[in-house]
Amino acid sequence: MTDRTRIKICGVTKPADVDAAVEAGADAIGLVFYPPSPRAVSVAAARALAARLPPFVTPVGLFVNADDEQIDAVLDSIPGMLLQFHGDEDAAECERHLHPYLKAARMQPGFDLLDFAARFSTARGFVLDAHVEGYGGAGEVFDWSLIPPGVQRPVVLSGGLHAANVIRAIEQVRPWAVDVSSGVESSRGVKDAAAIRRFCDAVREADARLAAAEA
Ligand SMILES: O=C(O)c1ccccc1N[C@@H]1O[C@H](COP(=O)(O)O)[C@@H](O)[C@H]1O
Repeated sequence: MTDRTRIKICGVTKPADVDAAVEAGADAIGLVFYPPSPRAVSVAAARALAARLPPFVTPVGLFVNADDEQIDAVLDSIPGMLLQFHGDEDAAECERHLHPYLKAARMQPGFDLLDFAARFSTARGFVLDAHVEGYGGAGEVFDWSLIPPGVQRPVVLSGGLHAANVIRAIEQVRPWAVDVSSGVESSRGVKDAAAIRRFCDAVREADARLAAAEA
C-alpha cells in the first residue's frame, strides 16, 4: 500500500495541457502515438510537449499495435519516456525495445489478469482499461470487481475515470496510479485545465480519506 496515488493525465496535445497537468500535481502525462485517436500527436509535437516537463514528471508514450520503426523514432527523439502498449502486442513485442513499459489489459468478464501478468513478466505495471472498440480513450468504466487480488506489480486504474468517481475507485481498488483522458476534457480530445485540477484534487482527497481511515 502506497501513501499516495500517482496520477497520469493522458492524451495531452497542447503546451497548456502539460502545464495544467504539472500545476495540478500529475506524476505523468500521456502522449498518444495512435493516429486514429483524436489525441494523436506527431513526434515533433510530442518532443516539444515533453520538453516542458520538470524533473520527476514522466512522459509516457502510448502505442497501439505500432511498428518498431515508429516506436524507435519516438524513443530516439524523446528521452526518459516510459512506453505504454495499449493494443494486442505480445510480450516479445513489448520487450524488444529494451525499455521500461506498461501493458494495458482490456478488462471484461472472463479475462484472467493473473495469467496475463505472468505472460508480461517484464512489464513495470498494468494499465487496466475497459474492453472497448478502438482500444481505449473511450471514457468507459469497467467493473472494478473483475480485478483479482494478488497482482504483484503496480496497477494503473483507467477507463472512464473523472473527478466524481475517482474517489470511489481509489477506495475500492487501491491502485498504484490512476490514468485519465476523457474525464478531463471539455469535448472529445480537448483537455480542460479546470477538470484536470478537479481530478487531481479528488485523488488527493481519496488519499487523505484512506490515510485518516488507517490512522
Ligand atoms: O486516449 C486515447 O485516445 C487512446 C487511444 C487508444 C488507446 C488508448 C487511449 N487512451 C487510454 O485509454 C485509457 C482510458 O481512457 P479514458 O479516461 O476512458 O478516456 C487511458 O489509459 C488512456 O491512457
